[in-house]
Amino acid sequence: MDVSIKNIRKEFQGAIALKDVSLDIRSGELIALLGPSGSGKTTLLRLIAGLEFSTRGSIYFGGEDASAKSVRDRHIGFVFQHYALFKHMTVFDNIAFGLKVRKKAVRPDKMLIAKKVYELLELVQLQGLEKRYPSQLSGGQRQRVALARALAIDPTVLLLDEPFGALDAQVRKDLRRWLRALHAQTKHTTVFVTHDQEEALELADRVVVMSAGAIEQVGTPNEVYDHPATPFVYEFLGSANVLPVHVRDGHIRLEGFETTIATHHPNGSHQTLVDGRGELFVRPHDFELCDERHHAIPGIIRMIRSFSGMTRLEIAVTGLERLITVEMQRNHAKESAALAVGARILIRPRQFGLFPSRSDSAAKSAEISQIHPHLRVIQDGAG
Ligand SMILES: Nc1ncnc2c1ncn2[C@@H]1O[C@H](COP(=O)(O)OP(=O)(O)OP(=O)(O)O)[C@@H](O)[C@H]1O
Repeated sequence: MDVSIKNIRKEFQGAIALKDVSLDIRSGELIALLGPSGSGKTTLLRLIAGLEFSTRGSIYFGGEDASAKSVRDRHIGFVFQHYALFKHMTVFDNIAFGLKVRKKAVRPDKMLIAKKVYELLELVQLQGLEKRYPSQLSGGQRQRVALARALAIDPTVLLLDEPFGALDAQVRKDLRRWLRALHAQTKHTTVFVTHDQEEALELADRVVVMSAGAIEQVGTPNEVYDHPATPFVYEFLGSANVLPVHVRDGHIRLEGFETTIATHHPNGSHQTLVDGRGELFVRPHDFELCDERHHAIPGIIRMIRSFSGMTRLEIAVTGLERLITVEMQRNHAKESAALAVGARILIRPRQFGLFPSRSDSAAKSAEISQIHPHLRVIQDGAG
């Protein structure tokens, strides 16, 4: 079922938890709400569920305004981080619960309920454990029972709040893959909350990056990682070097250098850049070494480290307080004989994001980068 969130604002005793959030979730999609603590992820999930009601705005389920509907009427399946299974009930009874408590008129008979429970046990790969009690299961098994229980009612939407948050790293990874496969099979519209970037990028069809009660960007894992729309997304998803620059007449000039980096827009047209102070965001692996000074940034290698097939360089650049981090494939680095601590090298960003300087006025810049996400540019391949 499609879920459409329109201009939702949520205040708690005057404090704003969600500012003006709009989001369209397509039927069958697996969506991750990703953001730091307090960014509003759980509040948004609880609003979709009907556990919380918005101060302003509406929520539509399949085109129908569901804003005033109760949890039960929205027909939602839930799994929480510490999902309390009924301790005194067996796995079978826990999974059957949602069907058994239905009103008589719509309650399936005993045989049908048992059939459904056995199907679900197979789906979550817990066949043979139906007579156990929750205390006799591992944490990962308990979460799979919780998921089977949520799926038993054939929910319109499945909501997962940090479902694997309490489990150890390896179990988490296994369950992540398992959930991805399960979703491919059942195709329930699913929204899950996480503050784990890797989990969101690995699992979701689309990632909703949230910060301070607002959506920063919505996109596929590749879109949000490779083409962040805001400085926040650049820094929250992976690491980035931030270089202070001046933009003038369509050229980007690094402070303290005459070096300019010509730019053109990904669609081939020349980009009109706002003149003034800016910040250039470059991921460590988006730098390349080069031989020509033209359009290059000169620096001195301060540190070299190789691990897991990668070589990481820390490079000092005159005029920049912080070292620039550059990462490349180790065999690529080996080809370059000049790599040694103290050596002078030239680097060039292959891809970068450009945003108005936040230090001019943090609030104003944040506003500008939201309004003008098209300021992102790709370096001219001609160099
Ligand atoms: N019932 C409540 N009463 C008052 N303030 C609340 C309530 N629930 C949430 N908030 C506030 O709303 C903001 C968003 O909280 P929310 O739980 O949605 O964030 P989150 O992104 O899910 O964080 P976390 O990852 O820590 O769970 C926070 O500032 C929080 O303190």
